[in-house]
Amino acid sequence: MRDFLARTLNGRAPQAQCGEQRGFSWQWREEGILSIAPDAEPVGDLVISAAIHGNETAPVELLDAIIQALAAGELPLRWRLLVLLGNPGALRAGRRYQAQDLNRLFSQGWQRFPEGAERERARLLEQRLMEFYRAPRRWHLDLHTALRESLHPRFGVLPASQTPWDEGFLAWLGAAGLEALVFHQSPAGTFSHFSHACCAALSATLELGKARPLGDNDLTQFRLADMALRALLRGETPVMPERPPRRYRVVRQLTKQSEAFVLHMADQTPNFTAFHAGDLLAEESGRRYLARYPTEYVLFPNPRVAPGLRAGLMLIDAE
Ligand SMILES: O=C(O)CCC(=O)N[C@@H](CCC(=O)O)C(=O)O
Ligand SMILES: [Zn+2]
Repeated sequence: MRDFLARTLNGRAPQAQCGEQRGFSWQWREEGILSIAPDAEPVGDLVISAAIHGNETAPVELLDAIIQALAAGELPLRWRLLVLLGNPGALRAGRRYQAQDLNRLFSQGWQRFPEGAERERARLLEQRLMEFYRAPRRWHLDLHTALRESLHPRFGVLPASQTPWDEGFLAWLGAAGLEALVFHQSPAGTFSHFSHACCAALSATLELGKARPLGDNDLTQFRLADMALRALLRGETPVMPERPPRRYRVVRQLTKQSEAFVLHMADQTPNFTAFHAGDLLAEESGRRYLARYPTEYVLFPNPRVAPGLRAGLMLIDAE
């Protein structure tokens, strides 16, 4: 169990594929997939995933430290836990993805793509999640880091939901150091959308800082997330922040249809930069996209994505 990350990085299965420790038993299921079950009645089923994008490595280091603490008997476990390193091949290559962005392929989105590493992985992760969840209380925390600086350095992205969000879940996200919560309004091919829509989990994508190569991360910047995760695993309530996260709603996706797409934002534009009604955001083949609201904020602006994919999201204040 201790060598879960090391084995995933060198692409070799561990010699011992299951084991028992004081308080829990564990099983290495497949590359990058580890399940851990406490001996005592669990409080619920929790999936923590990282490396859905292979270049977002700080969450991988965070998870590895948590696994070491569990293995050393330093961290009591109250949840049935599934730990996932989403895209091992991309993690080894230090790249966001190999053939396709894995986080666009879930909820059967993989069916629209040709055979390839990410297509198979999306299908497998979907199956493993559906097999795993059985308790009424289900959480999924998908840990990421962002490509650029953000005016809110840590924030959460919540999938579109038919029902109001559980305020206890949102409060926990605040306790994990997230300064902002962004609420999608439409379905997407993301892992958190899949686990929420298809497995009825309380799910979020957590953006915990800036993407850096493995070994280059300053884990002190991830202290609040680390403390909140450890408190969660112990079945405790973490310390709540003085100020709850600011809430934003997605009002538009800027989709790149072709190589003619031009994003009218400087390369280094931080996430949550404000634009005002009438500002030119992007254009493509004679079609101009203007800001429509008095104030809109951009999230994940990236004109270098493949045609057909999201080149940015526009947000407004939700309250
Ligand atoms: O910084 C960026 O441009 C991308 C960071 C990232 O990977 N974000 C996730 C968000 C997923 C969601 O909308 O829940 C992604 O793009 O997949
Ligand atoms: Zn990511």
